[in-house]
Amino acid sequence: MHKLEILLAEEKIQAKVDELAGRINQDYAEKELLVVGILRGAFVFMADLVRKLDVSVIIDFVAVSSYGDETASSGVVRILKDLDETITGRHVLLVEDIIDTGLTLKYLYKNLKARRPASLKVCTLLDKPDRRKVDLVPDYNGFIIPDYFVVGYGLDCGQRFRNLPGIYVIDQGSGKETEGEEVKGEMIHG
Ligand SMILES: O=P(O)(O)OC[C@H]1O[C@H](OP(=O)(O)OP(=O)(O)O)[C@H](O)[C@@H]1O
Ligand code: HPA
Repeated sequence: MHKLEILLAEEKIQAKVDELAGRINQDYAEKELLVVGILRGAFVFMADLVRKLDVSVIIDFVAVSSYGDETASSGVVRILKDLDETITGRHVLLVEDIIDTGLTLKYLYKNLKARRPASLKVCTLLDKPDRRKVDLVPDYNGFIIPDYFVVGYGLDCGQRFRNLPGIYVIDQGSGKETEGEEVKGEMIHG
């Protein structure tokens, strides 16, 4: 059992998704955008984001294996499900739920860049820069958060909690499951 403390309420997340979508709509006006979600965590954010885009949108997904201790140092990430679309000459937006060490995105960015898209940008809802192991700055960034392990809105702990509409800090060692109202930590908006 886990204790959950609210970090970002549903309304706050939705307002941020609106804001990010507004910027993307402006930046890609008159263009067609291939939005690529990184499974599984990005599925909720991506579903909300694309419904607020009014540019021409095509969606695709990529699934990667999470690196273990062995690969963490090398940054090698295995692609479990590659894109169905060809991206050469197209405008691609990679969508993540969270950037932590940055290893997943760094690898994917390099891999996709080699396929020569017309442009390649990164959009993340959450960014934990304190944990970064590689140099990576997202083009669109929802919230910069402290080094908490968070769940909800697509993010999991042991595959659970992805369905929660808000984002919570999880206490992985506690005995009781609650959903407190306290906002933990100072939020810095990206
Ligand atoms: O910046 P990093 O340290 O690479 O961490 C970020 C990645 O970790 C999580 O995925 P995870 O591997 O847990 O898989 P999931 O998306 O299926 O939850 C998250 O969704 C990112 O893809
Ligand atoms: O805080 C997190 N929560 C869930 N998955 C994650 N993957 C990297 N960081 C996190």
